[in-house]
Amino acid sequence: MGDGRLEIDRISKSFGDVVALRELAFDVRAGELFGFVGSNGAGKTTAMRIALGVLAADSGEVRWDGAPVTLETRRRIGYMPEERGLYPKMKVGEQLVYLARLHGLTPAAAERAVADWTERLGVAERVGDEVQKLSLGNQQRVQLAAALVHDPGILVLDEPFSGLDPVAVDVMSTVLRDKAKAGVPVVFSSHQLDLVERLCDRVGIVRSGQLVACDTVDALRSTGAMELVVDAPSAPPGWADNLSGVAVKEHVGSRTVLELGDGVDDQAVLRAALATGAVTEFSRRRPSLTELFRNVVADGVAA
Ligand SMILES: Nc1ncnc2c1ncn2[C@@H]1O[C@H](COP(=O)(O)OP(=O)(O)OP(=O)(O)O)[C@@H](O)[C@H]1O
Repeated sequence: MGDGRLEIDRISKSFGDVVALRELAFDVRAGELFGFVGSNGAGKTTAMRIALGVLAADSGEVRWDGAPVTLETRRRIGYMPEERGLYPKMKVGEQLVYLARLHGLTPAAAERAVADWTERLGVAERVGDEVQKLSLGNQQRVQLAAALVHDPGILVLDEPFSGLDPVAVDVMSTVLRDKAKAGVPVVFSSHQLDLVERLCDRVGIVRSGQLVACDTVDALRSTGAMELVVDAPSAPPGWADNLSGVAVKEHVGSRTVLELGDGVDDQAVLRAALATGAVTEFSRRRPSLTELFRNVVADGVAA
């Protein structure tokens, strides 16, 4: 037995001339919520399909709990495909029971699981409706229920948050957090980086089929330059332009965001700001995940 980790071990995949993945490697630990981010076409869906076993890698291996993923272990994966996979004309409840039964649940256990999850995800009143009659957001909740009804040991979700309203985002976030807390490795892809930043224990950034950064959000942010946010309402435009070791990143209204070079004394910046009049905000911060992501992706474009 292993340690419950999902390991993506140097998987490569090409479609004809298109190299989708190049020795992509990362792991998702048991009990961890892992955010998988990258530009359009970076290789996220391909990697997730390979993790699930619906697509074969050209090389490399996917392991769970120390052993290669087999047909048997595949049944323990809860998967939410990007293209969604529900039958539009089938009723929500029937469909979920059917999927749970496919994963080996008894009829009674399947009914129970469907009742629980539809209740929890706020679609219990829709179980008698055809999937196609639901709004897209509610279809997505049903799709999540489909990934969960068989009590999976791993969760792999391709853009589960796209198109959800804020309440549904909260519901989805809570469910994923709870699953991770229960010891399940949970990996999901998303372009909503503020959400990823808030929710995930670790984040992997993929670019052109390779993992270019992988760590906790705090660790990733700490690699970025320190920033200062200064609100000095009486300061004239360009007040910070000639401060040594300081670059002006953004200036909106009376608020200026400065990037500090290594070893630059922020108190010197504060004195310069105070010399212009009152300072109503002065705070240090690290760049957000979105900014880091832009830098990483821009590096790739420049390379
Ligand atoms: N079945 C396929 N046949 C040919 N090329 C494919 C196929 N599936 C994916 N690709 C290519 O592989 C690359 C990676 O695609 P993939 O869908 O994995 O990216 P992604 O990161 O999920 O993108 P997005 O954020 O847009 O969903 C792209 O260049 C894509 O065009």
